[in-house]
Amino acid sequence: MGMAATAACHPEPVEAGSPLLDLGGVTKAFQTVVANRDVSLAIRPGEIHAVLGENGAGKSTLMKMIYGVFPPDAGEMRWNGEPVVLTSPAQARKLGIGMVFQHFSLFESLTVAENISLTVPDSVARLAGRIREIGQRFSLPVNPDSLVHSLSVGERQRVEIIRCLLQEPQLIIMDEPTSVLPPSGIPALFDTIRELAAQGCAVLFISHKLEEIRSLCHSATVMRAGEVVATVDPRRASALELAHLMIGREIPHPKRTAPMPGRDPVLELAQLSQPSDDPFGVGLHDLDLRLYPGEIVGIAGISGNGQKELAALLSGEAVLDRRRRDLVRVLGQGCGDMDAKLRRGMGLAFVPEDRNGRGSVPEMTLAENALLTGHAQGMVRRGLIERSRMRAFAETCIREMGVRCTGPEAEARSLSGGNLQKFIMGREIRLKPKVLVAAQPTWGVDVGAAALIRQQLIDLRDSGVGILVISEELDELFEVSDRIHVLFRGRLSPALGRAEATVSTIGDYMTGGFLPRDVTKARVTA
Ligand SMILES: Nc1ncnc2c1ncn2[C@@H]1O[C@H](COP(=O)(O)OP(=O)(O)OP(=O)(O)O)[C@@H](O)[C@H]1O
Repeated sequence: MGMAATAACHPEPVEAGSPLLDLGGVTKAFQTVVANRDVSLAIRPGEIHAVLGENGAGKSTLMKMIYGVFPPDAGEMRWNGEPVVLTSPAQARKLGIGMVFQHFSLFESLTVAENISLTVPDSVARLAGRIREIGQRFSLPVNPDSLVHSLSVGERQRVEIIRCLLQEPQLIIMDEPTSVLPPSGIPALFDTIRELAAQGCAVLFISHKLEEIRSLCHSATVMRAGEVVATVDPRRASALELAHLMIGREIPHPKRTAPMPGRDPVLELAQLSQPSDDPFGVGLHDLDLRLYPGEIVGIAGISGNGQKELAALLSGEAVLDRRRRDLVRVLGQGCGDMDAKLRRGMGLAFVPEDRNGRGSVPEMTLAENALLTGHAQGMVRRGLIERSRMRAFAETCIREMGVRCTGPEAEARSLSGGNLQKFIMGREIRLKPKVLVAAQPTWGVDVGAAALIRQQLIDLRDSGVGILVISEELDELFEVSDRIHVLFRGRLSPALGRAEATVSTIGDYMTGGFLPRDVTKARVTA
């Protein structure tokens, strides 16, 4: 198995000229953590400029300052040569700086044009025309009259980009825009970004995917621990060189041996069908799955095909009625009607896709977040919390996962996205579960930390744990899985062994290739 590296296609050279944005010596600290130290960065009109670095390197902090979320403690920002002090995003937008966030802020039950009218002052009818016009100009096809709930993730992202473009920005900041897209949606986004650049717009592009940066960007600022360590032309550097600059050492590659699965499944689904409670959700149909101890089974597929619903039924966030409890079995026991707490008591650990809110409570400290799922690990005795054990457990997760933070008393919300994900994965792995269900285990995590997490999953499997990984990243699934199923429109494909699971078979399954023709009348292509 393996996935061919994306061929680097060399975009047009950057136009010469004076910088649109020029940052000099920018510094920003949060209490004792210096998130940005003496950062300098310049971007010209028409330039696609990557910002890369490990989790916690300071990328988001820098972008937030450019977008006016908070001011720097020191340093200077020049816009078209003039010094500026930004005090709010509204001011940044007025100046010509737009930002497309990872998380979409759209109302499902409103149309595209109605959603945009909430932030762009114009009539819905006129906006519909402007949306079509921008859509054509920048290859962003979307119907202004469509209800947002009927749109794919890629289309929703287009709506966010169009909303940003309607304000005619000269600089657009994109924070990990590809992380929400299925692989098939990425080329279209890149076409749009190249079109933007060709029309003179500057783009700041954050990504952990080095091959993407190499194929798209004209220049790259590499950050490490809050400082700029290099400014390079990523088209002339290999992914390995970029990774080396970023983390300052070689990236370890996960090592795996042949699996030695046990005889009795630790997790089973038997002809499980369940309609979705959510009017915009996906119903599950006839799911059959067996996970044995000592193996990793991957669930591939584009999110929005039942992943959320499957994860909820496995974790116990969604329960079946008592008569159907045997359709979900953990360690041979029917548990479909049990809540999450009871299932955890049986030895099931769970890493949800949503690390804020589900995976952790943002306002609580890391130690308190450790207690939430780890209380059975001797952290509570005779009804009283053993604070020292709670802290020690959190400290172990922080140390062993290399979580960048001020310590176990740091609030979860103060961590960078990738660092919080590392902490949550570390916590669940250290609960010594018998079954682990992990949704998007390395989402937003840098290359070095992703390798660490994948190795830990393999080691956990070698210790006899059954692991189910739900992931949109094929590379990840190829690296860790012993068998792979694909989830498509709420249906699960047959399992593919390592030898059969190729990019082309999985790609075919992702559009329903495993189903009889009558079940999938319209095969999707995107
Ligand atoms: N509001 C805050 N309070 C305290 N510390 C913060 C705050 N925001 C960021 N930090 C700290 O600043 C550092 C840089 O974080 P930042 O989010 O900029 O990193 P990043 O490079 O964007 O990481 P990731 O790739 O994980 O998103 C981290 O150590 C983080 O814990």
